Amino acid sequence: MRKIQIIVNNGAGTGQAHRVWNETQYLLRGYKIKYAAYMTKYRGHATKLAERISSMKGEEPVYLLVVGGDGTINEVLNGITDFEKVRLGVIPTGSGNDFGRNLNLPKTPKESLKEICACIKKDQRGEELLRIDLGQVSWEGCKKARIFGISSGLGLDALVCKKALHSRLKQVLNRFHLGKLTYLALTVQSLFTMETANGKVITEHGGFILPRMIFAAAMNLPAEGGGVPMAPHASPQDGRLSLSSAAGIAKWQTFFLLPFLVAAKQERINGFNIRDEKAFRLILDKPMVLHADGEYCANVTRVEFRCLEKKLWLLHE
Ligand SMILES: Nc1ncnc2c1ncn2[C@@H]1O[C@H](COP(=O)(O)OP(=O)(O)OP(=O)(O)O)[C@@H](O)[C@H]1O
Repeated sequence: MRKIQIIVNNGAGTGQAHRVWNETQYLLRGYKIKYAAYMTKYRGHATKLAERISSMKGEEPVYLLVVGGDGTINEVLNGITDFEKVRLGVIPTGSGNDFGRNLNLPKTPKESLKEICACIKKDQRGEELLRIDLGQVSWEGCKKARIFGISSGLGLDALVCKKALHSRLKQVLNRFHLGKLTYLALTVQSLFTMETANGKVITEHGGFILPRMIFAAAMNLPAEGGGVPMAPHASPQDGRLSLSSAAGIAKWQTFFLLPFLVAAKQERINGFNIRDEKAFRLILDKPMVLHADGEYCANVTRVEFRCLEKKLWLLHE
């Protein structure tokens, strides 16, 4: 068996990453597991590392672990060159950790490693591992489609992610483990300042219109933004994405309706809509911000979201 390959973002989360990584190394040594670790040095580095790791020669599986947050996982997914060969394990250290939360992954390094090791043994015995769907988003002028594990969205949620990336408030609140408050403050501020757009959605089963669209998020997993259940019934094993949208509602009304979204009761509300399809094409009359797993992509008017069925082998149950 090859050494386990580990990509670590020591800067992820609320200052916990370093501690989690130290504990993980201690456990790995204790279990006498052979590994090679790579620390990310800059934004985008995890993609390059994953490219190199997944292109290793030979037929043997590559056991790749990520110690980091959702942004680092997204970078890794976008670097994997051979999804058939790679089996991915995650030890979450981010502030949002939606990937781990949605998939019910263990929360401590000890529990994570126990599960990961059990899955490696299973794989070595030739037993089938858990395999999940991923999403893929492309837009006008993009050089390469971007893969996402959790979600990719247009409008309000994307704007909030973009602002949070450079937010001083997030850095300050993170120190007090209150990073989520940043998202709340930015959501309220962005809702009232953002411009809506008129959208047209095209799917293989027909199209629909999203007038004065506030957001449209293609969900592979149910929740994003630190646990907001945008599509409570989304499943990464059904070969479909769930497009969760809010449109045709006044902004002030949306403000009062957001608690329904947080409580996963949005389907009762006129203007909130969830639809499951293999793929969605969206055409907007004005550019809107687009994100993939919380990472800013571009300002766009034409987008295509597609489900990549059973794309990723996981070292989790
Ligand atoms: N060494 C580094 N220097 C600067 N940025 C980095 C470095 N390593 C990774 N990054 C970037 O930091 C961003 C945040 O990392 P990550 O997602 O792991 O943590 P997080 O934001 O705390 O977690 P979450 O997304 O779960 O809230 C990612 O977009 C990644 O590209």
